[in-house]
Amino acid sequence: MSPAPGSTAVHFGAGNIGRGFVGLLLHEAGYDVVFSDVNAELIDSLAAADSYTVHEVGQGAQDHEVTRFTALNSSADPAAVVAAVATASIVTCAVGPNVLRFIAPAIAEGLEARDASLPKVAVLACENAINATDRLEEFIVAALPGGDSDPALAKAVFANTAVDRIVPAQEPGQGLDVTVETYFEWAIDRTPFEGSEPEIPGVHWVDGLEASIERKLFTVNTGHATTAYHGFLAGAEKISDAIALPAVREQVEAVLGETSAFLIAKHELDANDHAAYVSAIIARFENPHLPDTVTRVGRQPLRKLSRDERFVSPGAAIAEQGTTPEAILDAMGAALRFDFPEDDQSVELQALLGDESLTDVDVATRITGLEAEHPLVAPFAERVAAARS
Ligand SMILES: NC(=O)c1ccc[n+]([C@@H]2O[C@H](COP(=O)([O-])OP(=O)(O)OC[C@H]3O[C@@H](n4cnc5c(N)ncnc54)[C@H](O)[C@@H]3O)[C@@H](O)[C@H]2O)c1
Ligand SMILES: O=P(O)(O)OC[C@@H](O)[C@@H](O)[C@H](O)[C@H](O)CO
Repeated sequence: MSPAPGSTAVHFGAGNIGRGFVGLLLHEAGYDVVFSDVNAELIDSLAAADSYTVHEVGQGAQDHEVTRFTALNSSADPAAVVAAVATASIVTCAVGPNVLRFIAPAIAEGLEARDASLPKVAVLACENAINATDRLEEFIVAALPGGDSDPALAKAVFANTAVDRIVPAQEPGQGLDVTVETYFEWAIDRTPFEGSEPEIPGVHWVDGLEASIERKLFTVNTGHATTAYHGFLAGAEKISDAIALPAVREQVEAVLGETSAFLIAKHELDANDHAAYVSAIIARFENPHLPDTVTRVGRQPLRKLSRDERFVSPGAAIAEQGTTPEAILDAMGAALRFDFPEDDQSVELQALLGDESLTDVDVATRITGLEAEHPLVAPFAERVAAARS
């Protein structure tokens, strides 16, 4: 169903993917977008603006103007955010997986305040994480007085999604405008909607999200992070410079060889189609017009090295099948050497590596969340030892 005039979409996180992708597609779908963010300067700029431009770069690039948006500071005016959720048709977020817990209370309150006669609001978390909407829903349930039997939950449809568009950190001085690649993919699980999914042109509706999100996270993001960490060690600043280094490209191809075999077997993918998908992704990393950096893509290394993430999730599964995923382990070893003081998790990681009271296996299990006996731990502990020496 296309939205009635004046229908709103509340989007938490007016950052790169928020303005450059989710906000843009919701605007083009006909929604009035309400951006909610904790960054006062950003919200003030959005509130003062009538429009901003999404500039695509690369082959077939076009500019897109986004209008009819409003902006709310969720720290300064939480009541306004609750009121916006109470009447919205769609609630989306792109705040980072670790921030879901902080936006959940406002959504819970908005659902409580929502008139039960209104159509259900679609809640879609657009984060790089497996089942991000399920995680958000768990935090919303925890914030509702009635927990998982609270009647407010019946006023929403929660659906997992996978978003793919490279949106680099923006150059200073370009205001609200966002530079993005031309490519995008937004997959949403249609099953929870039972036939009443909203019309959002550009969205790819799928039956169950597991294959889509694993294919995306363990190809785009595993490959991207491998490029970033090996590229950082080689002294590259831009992702396009990193992937141009033959030694880095070789590592990326080896890692994607490991994840490809895993994904093809697990999700019964067509091997030729998947090989074409991998090639297209490497070509996206090569885009020289995209000012993307190894430090943005490598950000938050502890999140990226955690249990359900882009390295350990496929790596652990491969190890459980009896094969040691050497290239994934080497990329994880490179991640350990991502020593970038501006990144809080890099600082935390370096402190963990420097803690002499911990054995290599202790460090390996703390980082990955795996048990010491897991077959991925011993080879990862060897990389920990190398990074500490
Ligand atoms: N940039 C990309 O290429 C890309 C692509 C696909 C998915 N993603 C995912 O999208 C999410 C956001 O990434 P990004 O690159 O846009 O990051 P970003 O830092 O540009 O944007 C995040 C925004 O969230 C805001 N925020 C933080 N805490 C908040 C809170 N409590 N309430 C409301 N807003 C809050 C920040 O102020 C910031 O504006 C991440 O999960 C990322 O993995 C990013
Ligand atoms: O956003 P992160 O930190 O999970 O990962 C960094 C990049 O790999 C990511 O933002 C990609 O640009 C994006 O996932 C492409 O769709």
